[in-house]
Amino acid sequence: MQNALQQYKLLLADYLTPQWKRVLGLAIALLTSIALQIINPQILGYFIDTAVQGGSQQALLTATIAFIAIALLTQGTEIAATFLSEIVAWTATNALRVDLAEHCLRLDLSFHKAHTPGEMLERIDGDVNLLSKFFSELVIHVLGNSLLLFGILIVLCFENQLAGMSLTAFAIVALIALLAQRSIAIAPWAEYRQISAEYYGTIGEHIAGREDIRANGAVNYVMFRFYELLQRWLPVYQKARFASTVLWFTSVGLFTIGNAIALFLSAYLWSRNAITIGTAYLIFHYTNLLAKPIERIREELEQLQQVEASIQRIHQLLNIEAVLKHCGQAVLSSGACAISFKQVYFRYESENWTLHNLSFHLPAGKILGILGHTGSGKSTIARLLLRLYDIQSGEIRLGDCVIADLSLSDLRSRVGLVTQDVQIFQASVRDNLTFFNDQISDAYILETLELLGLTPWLRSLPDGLNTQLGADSTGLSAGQAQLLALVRVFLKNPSLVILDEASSRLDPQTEKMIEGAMDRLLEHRTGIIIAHRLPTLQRVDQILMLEQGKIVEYGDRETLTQQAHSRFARLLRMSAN
Ligand SMILES: Nc1ncnc2c1ncn2[C@@H]1O[C@H](COP(=O)(O)OP(=O)(O)OP(=O)(O)O)[C@@H](O)[C@H]1O
Repeated sequence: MQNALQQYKLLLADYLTPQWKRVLGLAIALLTSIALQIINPQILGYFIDTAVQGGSQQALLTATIAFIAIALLTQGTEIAATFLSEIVAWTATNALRVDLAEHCLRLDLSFHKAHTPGEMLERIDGDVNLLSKFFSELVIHVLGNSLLLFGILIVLCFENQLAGMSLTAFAIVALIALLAQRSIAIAPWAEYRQISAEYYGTIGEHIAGREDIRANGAVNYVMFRFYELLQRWLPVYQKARFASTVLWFTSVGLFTIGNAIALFLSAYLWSRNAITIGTAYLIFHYTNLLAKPIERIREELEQLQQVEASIQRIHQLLNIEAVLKHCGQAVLSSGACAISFKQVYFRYESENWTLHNLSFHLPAGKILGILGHTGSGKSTIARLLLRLYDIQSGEIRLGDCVIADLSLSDLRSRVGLVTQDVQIFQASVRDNLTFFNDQISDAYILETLELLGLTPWLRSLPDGLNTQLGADSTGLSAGQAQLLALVRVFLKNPSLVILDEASSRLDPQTEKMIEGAMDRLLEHRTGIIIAHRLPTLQRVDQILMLEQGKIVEYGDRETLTQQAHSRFARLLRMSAN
């Protein structure tokens, strides 16, 4: 509880302090509406007593007008409170969404591998949605309704001490009973939200893989998994709802008892001439009015159970730290840079080394070709150079700097990578190519597109560079997407270019056509070309062959080609045959 309160306080302080003026306005509107709700029954009580005692019509008319005016004012303040609470909630939850999204984007690739995009969506948006009420109303309503409760009990004490004391005792028992049950639904609601996250994760995964699923006849398997998930979901929802319903039953039972006490007391006091009929009405009315704050406090506490589960999950997420530290400050010197690997060992979360004692040196401005069977660790080298993962031992240097000492943003702005899987975003052609960098001129983009033979493609688009591309590469062939990825690297103007099967989706004719462009791209830059096709490696200076993460051959391409017994020469002969 202490911990939960601490978490509430931190969240409220972080996200409500910047909009404290609105929160103050909201508090004033809510408190005014509460005060008006306590005052208005007094007018009714006065009206009844005046009518019973045969009071003047003028007095009755004034009471009626005052009653209507206060009722209208109450409505007005409630509208103002709702309006302000929506703005407060949206502003706070949007800020929290931004913080969570930024935090998740900074987390390591290993974290994202373990969590599907759908699950992340649900965790960022679903959990935060639940918090909107927490930010806008919960705290103010719990406080406001507690004040309303307190105010009603004081007024009741003024009307009649016996009635006031009895109903105060009743309200205390009711609140204790409701508070005692507060936490019973937290665990089921947390479990419910976890399954909900898995549900969205599964849907996202299956929509993304729809082509493979259909092509491989895996629809039944997918539906089976989906069905299994739904089967787990319903009982958890029922458990959570049942736990919340227990609270509802308790409050309904308590109000019935409260009304019985009020009726009994009013009848008893009136029969003994201790109170007027107007006061009897007031006692009954205020007891009914007591139900409102107690009921609201119950509802809010019920919501708090769901919110508490969400807050816990949000804190868990925010407490996950990236293993990869962003602390390096060193900056690479401009121009092409040398690469050196010294006794590098690396593994993902498995027992076995993915890269085993790797050492090589590529001078600045030279090009290295990496060959090896599927899964031998070629792409892993590229990921290490971009510091998507950190090595377990050894040293990787770019230029004079160990890459762990470089600022991550500087490192990543200086390395250009093209892979087989090109991500196209739902944005214009221009933004897809420049990544929203408006320093890059249209003229330079057009020149680069021309270099890669993409001008006819651009002309075929309805709005040229402004044409919106669909997410998931819709409307582009895999080869076209790969050419666009090459354009991106050109525009980025990096010091090191890594082409990881970058032309694997291109037909031989297109690959030949862009050869000149490739030469331009690699000019005055250091390059790494990872390829299965030997012709792609014609322009490289060095060859490195990998087998199960170990270097089995490394040397100058010319020299290896001359050595008849080298693996590379054998490969060349095999491909020539
Ligand atoms: N994110 C990851 N988490 C765990 N293991 C991984 C991850 N990425 C790759 N691996 C494993 O590391 C090994 C090397 O993978 P890598 O992608 O570097 O191979 P590759 O030589 O580039 O293969 P390909 O020619 O198919 O692209 C493989 O056994 C692969 O299963």
